[in-house]
Amino acid sequence: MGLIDRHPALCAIGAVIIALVFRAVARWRRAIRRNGKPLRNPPNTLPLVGNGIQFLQDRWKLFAWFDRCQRLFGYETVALSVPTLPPGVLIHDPRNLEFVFKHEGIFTKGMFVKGRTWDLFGNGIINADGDFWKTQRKAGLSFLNTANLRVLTEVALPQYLRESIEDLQSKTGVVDLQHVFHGITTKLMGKMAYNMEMHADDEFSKSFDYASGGTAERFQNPLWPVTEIFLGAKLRRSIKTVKSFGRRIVASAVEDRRTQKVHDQNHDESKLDQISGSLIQSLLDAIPNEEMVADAALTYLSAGRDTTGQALTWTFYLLMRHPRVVDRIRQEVEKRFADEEISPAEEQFDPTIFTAASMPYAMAVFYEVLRLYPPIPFEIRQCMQDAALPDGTVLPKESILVWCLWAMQRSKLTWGGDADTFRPERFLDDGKLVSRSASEFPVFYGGSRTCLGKKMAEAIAVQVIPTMAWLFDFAPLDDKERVSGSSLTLPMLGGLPVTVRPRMSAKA
Ligand code: HEM
Repeated sequence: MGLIDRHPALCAIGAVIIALVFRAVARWRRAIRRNGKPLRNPPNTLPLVGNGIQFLQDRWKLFAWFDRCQRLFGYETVALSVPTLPPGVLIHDPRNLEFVFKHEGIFTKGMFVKGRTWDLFGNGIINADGDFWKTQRKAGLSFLNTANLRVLTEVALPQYLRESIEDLQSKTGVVDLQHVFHGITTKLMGKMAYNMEMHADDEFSKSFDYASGGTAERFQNPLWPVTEIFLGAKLRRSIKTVKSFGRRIVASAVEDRRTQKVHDQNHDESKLDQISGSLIQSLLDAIPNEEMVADAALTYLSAGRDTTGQALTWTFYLLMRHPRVVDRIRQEVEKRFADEEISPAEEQFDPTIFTAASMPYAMAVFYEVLRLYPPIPFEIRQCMQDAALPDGTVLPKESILVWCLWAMQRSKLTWGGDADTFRPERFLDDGKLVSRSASEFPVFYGGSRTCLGKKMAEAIAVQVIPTMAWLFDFAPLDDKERVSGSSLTLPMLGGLPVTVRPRMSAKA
C-alpha cells in the first residue's frame, strides 16, 4: 500500500505545507533552462505540488510514471518539481549520462542523497568522497582481485550452491526462490568478506531489509523528517540493529587478528579459509576509526549480496514465463557437457564448468534481466556547481538530476521496437556476448565510480543460472505480475514462491 492509502491525514497536512513553501521554491525552479526556455513538465504535473503526488505513490507506480515520461519525451530532459526540494530534472539521453559519468566531481550524491542515507550507511563507500572514498575503493579492489574471484568460483560458490541444491532436492511444497538466492549471496559475502557465518533470515538481514525500505521512502516523501517523528520508530530500531551488527563484524575481525586467525598462505587450511575476511581486514588496515570501518563493511555487504540475489530472483521469474529461453540455456549446458566430455547422466554435478566465456547465452540472459529489472532502479545526483548538460540544459548549483534505469533501459530509441520484450539474443552477435556502453546501459553505473563487483556478480550468475535451470523445473504459484518492494535495491515484494521438481537425480 502507498503512503497516501496508509496515512491520508498526514498526506493532507503535507500537501498544505507543500503549498505554503511552493512560492519560495518556484523562484528557484525558474532557473533551470534549455535554450533560454523552461523545460517541459512531465504528465500529471500539478499546480503548487508539481510532481510531489507521483513521488508519494508506491514505487512500481512511480517507475511506471518514469517509464511513461520516457515514452512521451524520448531523450528530452524534462523538469521535475517536488516542492520543498531543490529544482530537478529527469534525464533520458545517454549523451547526458555519459557527461555525468565523466564529471563525477560536479554531479555527486550531495546532501540530498547523503542526508537521507547517512543513518544507514554513514561514510560507507557509496556516500564517501575524496580520500576516504579512494581508501575504501582500494580495499574493495584488493578484495575482488583475480585470485579471490577464483576462490569464489572454484570453492565458495560451488559449496554454497551445492547446499542450496541439496535443500531444494529435499523440499516438497512451496519454496521462496528469493530466499534461496539471498541465502547464497549472504553466505558468500559473509564468509569471503568478513569471515562470518551469515544467513538470509537472521535478525540483521530482516532489519537491514526494513531499514533499506524506510531509507528509500525518504526519496519519495519530501516530508520524511516530519513523518518519521510519528511513524519512524521501527525504522530507528532497524537501523540500530543494523549498526550494532556492523560493530559485531568489526569486533569479530579484531578478534580474528588477536587470535591470529588472519590467514597466511603457509597455513594448512582450505583456499577459502585463507581468503576469508580479506575485505574487513583490508578495511581495518586502511581506516583508523572502527565506527567508520563498520559503515564501510555494511555498505559493501549491501552492495554485494542484495543486488545479486535479487537479480537472480528476477531471472527465474522471467525464465518461468519464457520456457523457450530455458530450453536454450539447457542446450548450452548440453553443449558444455559435450565439450568437457561429461555425460549429462553422471551423478556428480560440477558448476565450475560454467564460465562467462563458455556460456554466452546464460550471460545474455543475465544481462537481459538486468536491463528489464535493474537492481538499482534509479539514481539521483546533485550539482555541486552550475553546470550545462550536452543537450543545453543549464542547471544551477544544488539542482537535482534523476535518471530512472527502469525507464531508460526500456527505451525504444536505445533498444529498438521490441524494447519491452524479454529477448536475451539482443546481447548476442554471432553467438558472442556484446557489451553496451555504460551510458546506454547504466546498470553497473559508469565512470570512476563504476560498480566494483560486476565481475563477482557475473561469476555468480553464470554458475547459478545454468545449474538451477538444468537441475530443476520451477513453476510459479500463479500468473500474477510481480512487483518490487520498497528498498534501495529491487527486492521482489513477497518473495518468489514456486514449486520445485528435480529434473534428474544428478547430485550437486
Ligand atoms: C547484479 C549485481 C550488481 C549490480 C546491478 C550493481 C550495480 C551497482 C551500481 C548501479 C552502483 C552505483 C551505485 C551508486 O553509487 O549509486 C554500484 C556500486 C558499487 N557496487 Fe555494485 N552492483 C552489483 C553487484 C555488486 C557486487 C557483487 C559487489 C561486491 C562487493 C558490488 C560492489 C559495489 C561497490 C563497492 C560499489 C561502490 C563503488 C564506488 O562508489 O566507487 N556490487 N553497483
